[in-house]
Amino acid sequence: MSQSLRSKKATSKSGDGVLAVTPPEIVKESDAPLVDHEKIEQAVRMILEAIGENPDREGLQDTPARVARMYEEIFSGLHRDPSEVLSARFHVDHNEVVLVKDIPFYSACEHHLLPFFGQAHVAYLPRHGVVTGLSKLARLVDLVAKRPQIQERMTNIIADTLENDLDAAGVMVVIEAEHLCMTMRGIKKPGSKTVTIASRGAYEDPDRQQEILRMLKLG
Ligand SMILES: Nc1nc2c(ncn2[C@@H]2O[C@H](COP(=O)(O)OP(=O)(O)OP(=O)(O)O)[C@@H](O)[C@H]2O)c(=O)[nH]1
Ligand SMILES: [Zn+2]
Repeated sequence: MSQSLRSKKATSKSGDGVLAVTPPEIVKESDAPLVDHEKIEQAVRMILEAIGENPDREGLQDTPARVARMYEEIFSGLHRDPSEVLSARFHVDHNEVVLVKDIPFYSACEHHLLPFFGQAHVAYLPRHGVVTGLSKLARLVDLVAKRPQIQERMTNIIADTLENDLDAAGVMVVIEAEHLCMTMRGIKKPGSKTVTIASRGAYEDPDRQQEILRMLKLG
């Protein structure tokens, strides 16, 4: 299965013979499904056998197919480019911070494939009064969350996308999450939370960081 996306540049000839170049579009490498359901089903069947279960018993017969559909849903962000969600731009002449806080998310830790979940807080400082839609910040969090990963990488990808694609003058992303691999198994510390921060541009300044942390009541 190929996860890669490539950029295709379309060209066409107009009436006067001038070659026009249309904007690049993201196309799939092939028409094969992005998630291989058959492979997941075989794997889940093998795991059930390996733990001593009978995958043919009534309650488990449909489980491999259910898990395949679930993986397609919860890992759907693997095959998408985060910058696609920042398409809405408005010029509002607002150059102060925009913060959307308490965005709930569910992701999966890449070490154990168990959920980690919590709240993301996304702040940015517009450049030249250009902002994006508020919902797009939550869409960005959702897209990036739907991948197997570690929390630090999730935090950094969200910050980098806002800095590079929105051309924000500053970005600060704070994520607070509970990792089930730390609470329901292993070290078993229910209630423990992991906080990660990624700051870019103007928010690399500690005073500005404090401003956001105060708004989040974390400072
Ligand atoms: N830095 C970081 N670590 C994570 C994240 N999610 C899970 N982990 C850690 O990944 C580590 C994997 O450690 P290993 O020793 O390879 O695996 P393990 O034997 O299952 O470890 P334990 O969880 O300590 O039982 C654990 O310490 C997890 O707590 C994350 O988002 N960021
Ligand atoms: Zn884990």
